This record gives sequence, C-alpha cells and structure tokens, in this order.
Amino acid sequence: MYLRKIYTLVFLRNETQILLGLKKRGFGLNKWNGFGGKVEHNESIIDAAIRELREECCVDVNKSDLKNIGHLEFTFEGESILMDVRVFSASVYEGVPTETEEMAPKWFKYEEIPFDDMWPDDRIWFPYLLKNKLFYGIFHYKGYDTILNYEVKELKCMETFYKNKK
Ligand SMILES: Nc1[nH]c(=O)nc2c1ncn2[C@H]1C[C@H](O)[C@@H](COP(=O)(O)OP(=O)(O)OP(=O)(O)O)O1
Repeated sequence: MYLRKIYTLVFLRNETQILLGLKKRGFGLNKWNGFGGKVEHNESIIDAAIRELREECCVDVNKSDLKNIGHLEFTFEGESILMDVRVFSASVYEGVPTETEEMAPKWFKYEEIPFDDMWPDDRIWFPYLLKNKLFYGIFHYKGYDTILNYEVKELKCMETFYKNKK
C-alpha cells in the first residue's frame, strides 16, 4: 500500500504560449515545470493551487478561472509514497509572473517546450494538455530519470473520474 500525498501543478496559458518555471530548489531542481506543491492540512486542493502559484511566481488567480485538466500519479521503486498531482490550467490571472526564491518563470511558445529539461513523463502527457484534452497518467519511476512503466489516457470528465475513483 502506498501513502498518498496530494500536490498541485498549475499552468498559465495563452493562445500561443505556456508559462513554465525553472525550479531553483528542492524536488525537481533545475527542471522546467508548472507551479505547485504540497496541499497542506486543512487546505482545499484549489486553495493550495492558488497559494502555490502566488508563492512561486507572484500571480493571483480566481478559483473560477482555474480548470482541473488532469490527474497524475507517480510512484518510485522502493518508496512507499504515491505523489497524487492535480493539474490545473488558467488563462485569466492578475499580476506579472516574477522570479522568486523557488522558481524562475518564462513563457514558452507551444512549439518550443523544453522537454529535454523537464520531467521525463511530461513529454508523454503534454500532448493531451496541448490539445485541450483531459488526461490521467500513472508513472512508476526508478530513481528520477527512468520510467519503468506507465499508462496515460484521455478522460471525458474530471468530476466523473473522481467520483468513480472513490
Ligand atoms: N514527475 C513529475 N512531473 C511533473 O510534471 N511534475 C511533477 C512531477 N513530480 C512532481 N511534480 C510537481 C508537483 C508539484 O507541483 C511539484 C513538487 O512540489 P514541491 O516538492 O515543490 O512542493 P512544495 O513547494 O510544497 O515543497 P517545499 O519545497 O517543501 O515547499 O512538482
């Protein structure tokens, strides 16, 4: 049995670009990724997504402008933690993305996403995000560079997915 820990992962997007942040410390150091982190005790997932976005790149987003677009699960050979990552997208927000101690934000054109400097799983599930499809992915890693096995699929509706998951 795994110990499930819930994380958020938020992507700001416009018609031609996506905002990624270069992680400056901790888990995923030196990788480009969305903004997010652990959901704290007594905090809703959506509130954690808003808080992490503000803490990591100084941008504010309203609950109603955050869309849950995917669900990812990561396990690691020999470890009992399951990282349960809730993925969100927003195109309406307030503020200018600004570098913080944790992340250096940068806009990337959709054709220029730096997959070589991202988590290896990203190039597998990003195509769903880029086509505006909802997705589910589960990845089992050996260390942090090798994916031993995975499954990714399109979802029709996030609410139905979570209802059936319980
Ligand atoms: N394989 C993976 N692929 C991916 O695209 N994102 C991943 C990933 N594994 C983790 N993430 C994301 C989820 C979350 O947004 C972030 C990890 O969160 P952190 O460890 O930075 O959490 P916190 O910011 O709460 O940590 P602290 O440094 O303890 O404050 O990386």
